[in-house]
Amino acid sequence: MGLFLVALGLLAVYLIHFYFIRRRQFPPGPIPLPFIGNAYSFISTPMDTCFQKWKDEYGDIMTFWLGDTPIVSIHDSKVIYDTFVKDADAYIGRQQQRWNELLRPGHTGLLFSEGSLWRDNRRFALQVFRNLGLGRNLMQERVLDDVIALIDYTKKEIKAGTTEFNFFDELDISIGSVINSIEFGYRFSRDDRTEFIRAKKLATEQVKMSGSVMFRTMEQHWEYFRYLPFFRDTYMKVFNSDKEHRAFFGRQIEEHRKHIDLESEEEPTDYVEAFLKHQHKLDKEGVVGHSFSETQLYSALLDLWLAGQETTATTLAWLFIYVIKNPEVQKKCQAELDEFVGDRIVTLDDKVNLNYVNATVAEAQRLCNLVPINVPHRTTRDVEIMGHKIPKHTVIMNQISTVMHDERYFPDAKSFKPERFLDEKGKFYAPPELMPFSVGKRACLGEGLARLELFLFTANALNQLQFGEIPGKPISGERIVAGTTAPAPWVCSITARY
Ligand code: HEM
Repeated sequence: MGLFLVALGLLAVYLIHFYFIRRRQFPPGPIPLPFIGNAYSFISTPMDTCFQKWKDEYGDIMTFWLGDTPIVSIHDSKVIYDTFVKDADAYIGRQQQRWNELLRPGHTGLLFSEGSLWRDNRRFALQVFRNLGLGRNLMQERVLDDVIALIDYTKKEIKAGTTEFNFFDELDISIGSVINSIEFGYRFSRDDRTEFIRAKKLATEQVKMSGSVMFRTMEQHWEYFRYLPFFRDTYMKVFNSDKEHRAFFGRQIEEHRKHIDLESEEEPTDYVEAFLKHQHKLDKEGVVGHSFSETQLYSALLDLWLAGQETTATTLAWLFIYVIKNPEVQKKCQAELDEFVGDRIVTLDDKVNLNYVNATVAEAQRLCNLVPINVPHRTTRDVEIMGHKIPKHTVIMNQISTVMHDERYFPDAKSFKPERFLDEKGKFYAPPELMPFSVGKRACLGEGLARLELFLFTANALNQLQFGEIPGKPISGERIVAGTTAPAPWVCSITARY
C-alpha cells in the first residue's frame, strides 16, 4: 500500500511538472499524453494532415510532443526565412535522436551530425559532387546514361508487346544507379536486379520506419522500450536493418580498399575513393582527431543512399502519376518539347526554353509534398520567435509540408496546376514558398543533383514516351505517409513517341 502511494505521488509530481510547468514554457499545441506525447494523433491522421490541422488551430508556431520531447513547429514561410535563413546559425543543430547511437555510432554521417564533423563532411561531400562533375557536363553525362538506359529499356519492352508498365520500378532502379555510381562507381544491372532490390528494400524499410509512430515514440529511450511487448518488434526491426546496412556498405568499402592506390594523383571517380584518399592524406600529414573516420564514411554513405534514392525516385513517381491524371499537362509539355527539342535527347542547355516542363516539375514537388515531417533541427542558443521565448537546445522544425499546401500562397493547393509557376509572359519562376529542399544551412545537400535528375528524367521521358492510364486499372493516387509520402502501387500504359 505504501509503495502504491509513493508511485501515485511520483506520478502526480510528474503530471504536474509535465502539464503545468514544462508545457507552459513552449508555444501552445494539442494536449500530449504522458510518456507518448502527441504521437497518437498520427495513428488516425497522416502527419502532414495533422500539421495542416494544427496550423489552422494554433497558428504559424506551435508545439507538439514526441514521447517526452517538445518539438516547436513553424508553419509560415516568412517566419521560416526570418529564423532558419536570416539567423541560420541559431537553427543549425540537429536533434540528437538516441536511435543514432545505434544507427550512426558517435552521431556521425551527414543528416544528424553536428559541429565541425558535420561542417567538414558537408563541405567535403559538396566538393566531391563538384569534382564528379555537378555543375559541369560530367554529372549530366552520368545521369543521362541512366536516362537513356531507361528509355531504351522501355522502348524494347514496347516492341516486345508489353502493354502494362510498372514505371516506378524502372525509375527506382535508374535513380538507384545514379546514386550508386556516385558512391561506389558502378550501376545496377536490369538483367539481374537482386542487388538493387536488396539495397532498396533496406532503405525503404528504414525510411518507412523512421516515420512510424512506434519508432518516434521510442526515439529517446529505446534501450528501455525494447523490453516492452509492443515495442520489442520495432527494436528488432531497427537492429536487423542496421546489421544489414553495415554488411552492404561495409562490403563496398572493403572492395575499394582492396584495389585503391591511395598515393595516386588521379581524380577519384566515386565517393568512397575520394573519402579514403582524403583520409589517407590527413593521416599522412599527421592531423590528429580529424572528422574522416571509417565510421563517418559508413554513416555518410548510408545517409547519401537514404536521402538521395527514395526521395528522388518517389518524386518522379508522383510526377508521372499527376501527368497521367492530367492529360492536358502531358500535351502541353510535349508541345513545348516538340517546339524546342524534337526527337534528340534533352540536355540542360534546353532548360531555359522548357518553361512548362520546369513548372510541371515544380508543381509535382509542391503537390506531392514528399517530406511530411521535416528532419528535426535544434536551437543552438536562446531565440525569440513571434513573441515566444524558445530556449537553447529546443527541437524545432521548419514544416515545409505545411507551407507548400498553404492556401495563402498556393490557392486551390490540392490541385495540380503547373501554370501557377508561370508569369504573365509564360516564363517559369519559383516563389520563395516553394521549398521542397528546405532552406537555411541544413537545407538538402543533394539539391543540385536532385534538380538535375528531376529535369533530365522528366523532360526526356515525356519527350520520348506517351503515358496513359490502363482501362480497368485506374491509378488511385492514394498517399502513403511515412518518412516520405509515397503513392500506392500503380501501373500505366506507355507507347513510343519516336
Ligand atoms: C527530390 C529529392 C529530394 C528532396 C525533396 C530532398 C529534401 C530534403 C529535405 C527536406 C532535407 C532536410 C532539410 C532540413 O533539415 O531542413 C534534406 C536533407 C538532406 N538531403 Fe535531401 N532531398 C532530396 C534529394 C537528395 C539527394 C539526391 C541527396 C544526395 C545524394 C540528398 C541528401 C541530403 C542530405 C545529406 C541531407 C542532410 C543535410 C544536412 O543535414 O546538412 N537529398 N533533403
